[in-house]
Amino acid sequence: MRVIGLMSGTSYDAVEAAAADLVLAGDVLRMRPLGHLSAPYPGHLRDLIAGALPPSATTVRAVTELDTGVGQAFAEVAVRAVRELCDGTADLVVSHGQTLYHWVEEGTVRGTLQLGRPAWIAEATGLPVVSDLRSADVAAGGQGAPLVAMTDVLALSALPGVPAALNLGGIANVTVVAPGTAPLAFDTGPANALMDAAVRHFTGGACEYDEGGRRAAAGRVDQALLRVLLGDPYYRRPAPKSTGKELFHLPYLLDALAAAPVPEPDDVLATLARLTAVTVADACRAHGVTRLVVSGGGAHNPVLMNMLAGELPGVPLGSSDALGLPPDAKEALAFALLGFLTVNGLPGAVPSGTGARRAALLGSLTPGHAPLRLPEPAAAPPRLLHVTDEPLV
Ligand SMILES: Nc1ncnc2c1ncn2[C@@H]1O[C@H](COP(=O)(O)OP(=O)(O)OP(=O)(O)O)[C@@H](O)[C@H]1O
Ligand SMILES: CC(=O)N[C@H]1[C@@H]2OC[C@@H](O2)[C@@H](O)[C@@H]1O[C@H](C)C(=O)O
Repeated sequence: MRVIGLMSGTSYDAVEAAAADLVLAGDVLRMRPLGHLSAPYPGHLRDLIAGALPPSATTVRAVTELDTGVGQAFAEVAVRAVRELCDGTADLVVSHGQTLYHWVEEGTVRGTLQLGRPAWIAEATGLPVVSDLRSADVAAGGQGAPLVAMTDVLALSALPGVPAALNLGGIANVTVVAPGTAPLAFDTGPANALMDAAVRHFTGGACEYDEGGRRAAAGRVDQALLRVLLGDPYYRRPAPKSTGKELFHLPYLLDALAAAPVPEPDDVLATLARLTAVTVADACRAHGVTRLVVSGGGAHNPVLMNMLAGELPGVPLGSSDALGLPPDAKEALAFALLGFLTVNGLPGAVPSGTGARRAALLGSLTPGHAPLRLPEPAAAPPRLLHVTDEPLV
């Protein structure tokens, strides 16, 4: 089955698309990635998202505009993906949409909202669309995140020791696969969210992020600010847990700076990079991680990666490329995989990661132009992911 995964993460900079052929052969899920592409959100849509995200107040009209605007932006990228990655033919689109709000109260997720109405994608491509992938896990008592855990578990299971996958997006998440124990997956805290907020703030919106970690490299870690930031109870909460930009936003950083003033912006960036490195490393140490497979935009920040390596001596850090999953396409591929599982009647959630009562079948299905025809449900779930360059038979 040829599947296109669509994703825009908490950094809401661009829509990422990745295509793959997927075949289930016994307990091995074979994936042949066909490529990926990224299309920046149009400026007005980005502004609309920024204006609707917490702690801003928004209106139902703005939410409706976003649902349409994001749906249309995803639809445009899906059409390109069919043409540019799939030689004009695909079977299914899987859309994560754009998270607008992840409603967490005292560690329990009560709801999670991803916008981008799938009808726009189905209309533009003619293909069926799996969307709203988080709600079923939330309804089953889970966090609804991180959902990349399924891909991580299938990809890491064959590795020795205690491998973990780390994604450094706006928020950082890890999936830990220890032999003889159920896998764990949780958000460790901010990856780039606070650094991006700081850069935007200090440059009056002229820069979006600390390119190459240059500002953090030029600064010095401020121990008082680091202590204030590390005092957040989120880091001490046991898994399962998830978070988002509802917590880690600019006013949150400004509150911390009011408690521990730091005059030099580059020192703030150095401190925030250290915060990410320390909280990720603490999470890895707590679970005995012996190898880290890294993806997400933060993998392009050498200062952050060096700090992380410094916090985890003896733990090799490598790119998810080593598993055949390009670091900038991994999340989109992971959602393609989840949609494939859904249409084959298989659960996509990893309940030991999300904390759900049971492994739910994920997503809602929107038909394409033709009547919906689903494959016969698969007999058993996969246990391993095999990524290959070779055409699948
Ligand atoms: N060259 C670079 N130098 C430094 N940082 C970078 C670089 N490239 C990307 N980043 C960081 O990565 C971020 C984007 O990462 P990514 O696209 O993985 O996040 P996301 O998918 O939106 O978030 P999430 O995984 O939390 O949903 C940017 O906002 C920036 O902070
Ligand atoms: C609610 C939501 O969108 N959560 C995202 C967010 O971005 C990173 C982290 O927080 C992760 O838990 C999740 O996304 C990834 C793709 C996931 O579900 O695995």
